[in-house]
Amino acid sequence: RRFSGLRGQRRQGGGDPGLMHGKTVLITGANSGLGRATAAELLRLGARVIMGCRDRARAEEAAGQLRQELCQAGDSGPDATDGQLVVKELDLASLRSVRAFCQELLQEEPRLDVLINNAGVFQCPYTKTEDGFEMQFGVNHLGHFLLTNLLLGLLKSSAPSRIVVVSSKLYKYGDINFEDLNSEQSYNKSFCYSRSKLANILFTRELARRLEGTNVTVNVLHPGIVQTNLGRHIHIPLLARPLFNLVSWAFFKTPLEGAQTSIYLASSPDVEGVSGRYFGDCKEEELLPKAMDESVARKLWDISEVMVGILK
Ligand SMILES: NC(=O)C1=CN([C@@H]2O[C@H](COP(=O)(O)OP(=O)(O)OC[C@H]3O[C@@H](n4cnc5c(N)ncnc54)[C@H](OP(=O)(O)O)[C@@H]3O)[C@@H](O)[C@H]2O)C=CC1
Ligand SMILES: CC1=C(/C=C/C(C)=C/C=C/C(C)=C/C=O)C(C)(C)CCC1
Repeated sequence: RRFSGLRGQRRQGGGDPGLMHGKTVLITGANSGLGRATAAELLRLGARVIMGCRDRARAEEAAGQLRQELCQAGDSGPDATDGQLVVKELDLASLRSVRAFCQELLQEEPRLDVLINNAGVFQCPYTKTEDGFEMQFGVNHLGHFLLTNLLLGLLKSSAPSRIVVVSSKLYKYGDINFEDLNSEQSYNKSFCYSRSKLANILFTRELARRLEGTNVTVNVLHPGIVQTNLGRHIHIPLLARPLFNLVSWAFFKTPLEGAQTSIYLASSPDVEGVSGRYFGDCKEEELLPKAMDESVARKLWDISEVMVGILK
């Protein structure tokens, strides 16, 4: 990959700088990795970007760098600094934080054109969220489930609008065990990550069904394997780290490469009106049958509503 000359390229055509002018985009986990690269590119395309991040210091640091890159690139007008890039605190491991975030956003924002459910945690030690959910299921699925539901009204009034969900190829190794969604009986960190990523896909398909006719589309993607901070909980012996770093440098995508499908689904006219689909490298891909099971998707939706306290 590294030497094939294909790395680091913006998507063909790269999108013209005005493509996202006048549009507001919310990206969760936008201070790091894929979310940060997605924010940078959508800013370059003229979008107004809201970064929904759990750590204000890290978010402000990333925002400062993004503003600097934007000005240096000369890709944007004078408002590159004020108003075009907004940092707001959002901890997906706390339903209280999600509700407070949405209440503030709905008071302040007249429109929301794109929601990118990007944030994620990967193979962390067994911990629970503030509300008692297994951390990976809580952050990767349930926090985004509540966030999306609370913002649906604004997305509908801003239609045509889009929701983009970042999943993973590793969904293939997960299944939804309704008897132990919080892994209290046994915890396997890899399996729980895969379960949360399968939940992302089932959520997308059920949401697409419920959004038919609203002009709000929702699609899900996998970014490939990308050099980001996601692997922070993987313990690598110190002496092996240089080798791992070399392997990731040679074979993993850069964040900009990994972010291309998120950017594509958020901005490309090619997918206007497309909903409920699974993408990789900016192309639609097939899903395994377990990710297309409508009854499991509906049951997961109903249980998720109860878990996050959405009253019918
Ligand atoms: N990297 C890869 O190879 C792959 C990544 N993905 C997916 O890509 C997405 C982005 O991850 P990636 O960029 O790789 O990893 P990073 O760890 O670089 O970024 C993850 C982002 O999610 C944020 N986050 C974590 N927990 C919470 C929380 N409780 N509330 C709010 N934000 C939170 C992180 O914030 P903070 O900086 O404060 O920790 C960070 O901004 C994830 O959904 C991941 O599952 C899918 C397939 C492969
Ligand atoms: C890059 C890298 C690491 C590995 C990260 C990995 C292997 C992340 C894999 C993420 C996947 C596969 C997510 C799928 O959804 C280490 C071990 C932290 C060492 C330092 C460099």
